[in-house]
Amino acid sequence: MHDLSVESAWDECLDIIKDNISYQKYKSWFEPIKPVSLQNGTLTIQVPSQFWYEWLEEHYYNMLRSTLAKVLGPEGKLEYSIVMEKSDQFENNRSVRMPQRPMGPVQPQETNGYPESQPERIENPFVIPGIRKTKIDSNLNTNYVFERFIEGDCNRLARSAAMAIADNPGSNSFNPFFVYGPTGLGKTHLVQSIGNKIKEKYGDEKSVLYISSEAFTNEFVHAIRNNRASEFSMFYRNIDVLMVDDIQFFSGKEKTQEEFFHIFNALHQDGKQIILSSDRAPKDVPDIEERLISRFGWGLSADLKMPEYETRYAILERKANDNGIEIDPQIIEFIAHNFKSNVRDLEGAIIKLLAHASLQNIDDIDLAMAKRVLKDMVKESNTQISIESIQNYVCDYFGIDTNKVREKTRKQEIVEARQIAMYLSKKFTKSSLKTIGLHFGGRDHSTVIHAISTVEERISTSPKHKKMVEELHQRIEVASL
Ligand SMILES: Nc1ncnc2c1ncn2[C@@H]1O[C@H](COP(=O)(O)OP(=O)(O)OP(=O)(O)O)[C@@H](O)[C@H]1O
Repeated sequence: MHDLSVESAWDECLDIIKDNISYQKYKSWFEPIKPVSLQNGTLTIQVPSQFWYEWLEEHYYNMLRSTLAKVLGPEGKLEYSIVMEKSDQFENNRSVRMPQRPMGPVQPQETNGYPESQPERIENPFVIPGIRKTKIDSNLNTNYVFERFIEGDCNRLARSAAMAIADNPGSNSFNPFFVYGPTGLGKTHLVQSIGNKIKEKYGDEKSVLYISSEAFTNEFVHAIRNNRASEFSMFYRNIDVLMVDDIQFFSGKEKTQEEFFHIFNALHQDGKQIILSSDRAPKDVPDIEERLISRFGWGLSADLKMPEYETRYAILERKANDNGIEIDPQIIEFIAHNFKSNVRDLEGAIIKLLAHASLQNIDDIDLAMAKRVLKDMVKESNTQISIESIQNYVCDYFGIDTNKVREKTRKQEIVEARQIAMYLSKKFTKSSLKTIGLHFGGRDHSTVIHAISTVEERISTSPKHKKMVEELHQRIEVASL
């Protein structure tokens, strides 16, 4: 072995490594490593996390071993020093020195310097603490199980596919499984039921993660800010069952989409299960890259519809039962007949009734009381109008094609129609500014705020505008009665 400084030894190693792996992998995994020391044939390198160390050992052990042998000779050894740089998500700034694993000839049955006792545990840098391959917090609500998800015509396909996936995650033709439908119809419940079932069946054998697309985006932004994009990516690539809820929030977020695209490919290629949900069918999610949309369609897409009367009745019975109460069938009929917009509202009706009864110390809820208490909710529930119909009314009024308000065009008449439709969407629906923006070609909430204040200002300064908006208001109001 010739006399080498630590830097030149590591540089020589890097030259060999570079020739053996892709540039991207080299940049992600080897460039950030710092050489620390070279003593008695042992090269110590500094890596930023335990996960990093494990990744190198798992994926590059053989390559590192032969590289070390070439640069340092057959007795050359590699030692890792894990130094985690401080970031606001870490509780402490800790430095852990890994027990060494010799890089010389390895006897397969020996542990060869692997730690006898576990190294000190290091917090995962991302939101979910405790990631170590299969041991992650899955983020699941244990109430969302198949047993509590009532079956009906409205959800039969989606529910059966979900159950098949839970039985055999990854090894089925429903990969990805894409479940979609309007708000409050049970997407999250169904998706999480798959996760809970897999946990029940496989325990820690399979790592399962449920995350909303918003949380995914936030984590990704945080990871980039802290130079941890590679770790972020590796974290997700290590998951066996990945569930991403409300994927429509990826609209317009190009970098997040790109990252998700790579994670998707890696997981899919490895036969890992991917489950996605959205408020609309894959092809209708706006501002999502074509290559992602086409991947969303690789497996099975199934929609959830509003449950028909009998299913609504069964859901109400079940919810009352879960709450440990008995409700007069007449009241259940009344609610099932009158709440037709989504399951969340059905639940809301039961909760309101119970709260009322308990506040007034009433043991027996009768139909008259139920009608009285739920009067406002019934009206609201039945008069809900969708953003799409508002867009139709407004565009009809202006004589323009409805698609135009969802496109990017900045033509004056389209901009005006779009702003009024946004304003009326806020007035007539319970949708958040974010959701409204999404329906208008994936615009963000500040655009919606701007639209609303522009319309308000015009109403107060121009009688012509005031009349126009009032007319539209009236048309929509009449239509929703
Ligand atoms: N078929 C069903 N059986 C029993 N409960 C249901 C059913 N469908 C929906 N629910 C209940 O309705 C509520 C709303 O469902 P969930 O949150 O899953 O809707 P979602 O489609 O994900 O809504 P969003 O798009 O707003 O996130 C939950 O409490 C869920 O348990």
